[in-house]
Amino acid sequence: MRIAVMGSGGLGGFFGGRLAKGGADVVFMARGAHLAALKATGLTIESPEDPFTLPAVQATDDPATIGPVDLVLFTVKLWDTEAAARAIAPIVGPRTAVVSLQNGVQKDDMLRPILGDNALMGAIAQISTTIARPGVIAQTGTMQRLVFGEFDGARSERAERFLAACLAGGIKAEISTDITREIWQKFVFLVGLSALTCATRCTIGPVRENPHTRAMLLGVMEEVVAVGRAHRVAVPEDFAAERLAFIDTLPAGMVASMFHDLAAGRRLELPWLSGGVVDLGAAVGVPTPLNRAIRDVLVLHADGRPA
Ligand SMILES: NC(=O)C1=CN([C@@H]2O[C@H](COP(=O)(O)OP(=O)(O)OC[C@H]3O[C@@H](n4cnc5c(N)ncnc54)[C@H](OP(=O)(O)O)[C@@H]3O)[C@@H](O)[C@H]2O)C=CC1
Ligand SMILES: CC(C)(CO)C(=O)C(=O)O
Repeated sequence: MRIAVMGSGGLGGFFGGRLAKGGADVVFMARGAHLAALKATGLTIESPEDPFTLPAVQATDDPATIGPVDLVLFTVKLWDTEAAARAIAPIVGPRTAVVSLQNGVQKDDMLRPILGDNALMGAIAQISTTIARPGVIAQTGTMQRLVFGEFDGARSERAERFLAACLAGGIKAEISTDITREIWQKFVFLVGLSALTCATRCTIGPVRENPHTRAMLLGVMEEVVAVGRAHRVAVPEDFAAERLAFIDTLPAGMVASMFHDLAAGRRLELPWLSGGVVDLGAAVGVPTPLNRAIRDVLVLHADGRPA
C-alpha cells in the first residue's frame, strides 16, 4: 500500500514510521530541519514500548514528486489544514483515501470543499507524541490506537487494506461503522482535558480531586455532549459522566497536547477545541458558557506567547 504522510510530526511521524516498519511503502512530507534530518539520518521513534529507527526513509517537501497514492495520512496542526490540503492535490487520485488524524470535529468539513467527499475517511488517534528533535519522534506513555471508517459506515476495501497495513506495523487499529460518533466522543474528552489543564496550568490529578475544578471539567464536557447531540450525533446523553469516570483512571500527571503547546509558548488549537464548541453551539442555539469562558481566558495565548 502506497501511503503519503502530510505533516510528519509527532502524530504523522509515529504512525507513518510504524506503517513503514510493517512493510507499507511510505513517503513522508515534512519541511525545514525535520525534513533535512529525515533525509540524512532517517526516522527514529523513541517509545517506552517499542523504540526503533528506520535508517532510510522517503521524505520530501514537494508532493508533485510523489505521484498518486492509495492513502494520505493527514497530520498537520489545524491552522495548516487548508494550505496542506491544497498542496496534496497532485497525489490524490479518484480512489485515494485521505485520513485526517487531527483533533477536533471540524477538520473533515475543512477538507471537504478542497478534496471532495469521496476522498475522506474519518479517523481519530489516541496517543501522546511530539518531535523531540529533528528526525526523532518521542512517545509519552504506551497508549496508541487508531480508529477509522467511512462516513457512510461501510466497511470498504480501502479501509480493510489500511487496517491490514496498520496491524502489520503493530498499530492498535480498528474500523468503526460510526466514525462521526467516535470523533465527537474523543472531542468530549479532549475538550475537557485541554480546557481544564490549560486554564489551571495543572495536570489532571489535582483538577479531578478539587470539587470546583472537577465540577467545571464535567460541565465543560456536558456542553460538548449537548452541542454534539444538537448536531444529531448519537453521543449518549450521560457520556460526560462516563468520561469523568474514565478520567479518574488516568495517570495523575496526564495533560493535553495543548498544555504542552501553551507551556512552550507555541500556537494553540484553541479555536477548534473550546472555541469550536462555542461556534458549533451558537450554530444550533445551544449555550456553552463554560467553553466560552475557557476560550476567552486562553485567547491571548492562542497565537503563541503574548509579547
Ligand atoms: N501529537 C499527538 O500526540 C496527537 C496529535 N493530535 C492532533 O494531530 C494533529 C497534528 O499534531 P502533531 O503531530 O502533534 O503536530 P506537529 O507539529 O508535531 O506535526 C505537524 C507537522 O506538519 C508539518 N507541516 C505542516 N504543514 C506542512 C506542509 N505543508 N508540508 C510539510 N509539512 C508540513 C509541520 O511543520 P512545521 O513544524 O514547520 O510547521 C510539523 O512538522 C493536530 O491536530 C493534533 O491536535 C491528535 C492526537 C494526538
Ligand atoms: C488526549 C490526547 C492525548 C489523546 O490522544 C490528545 O489527543 C491530545 O492531547 O491532543
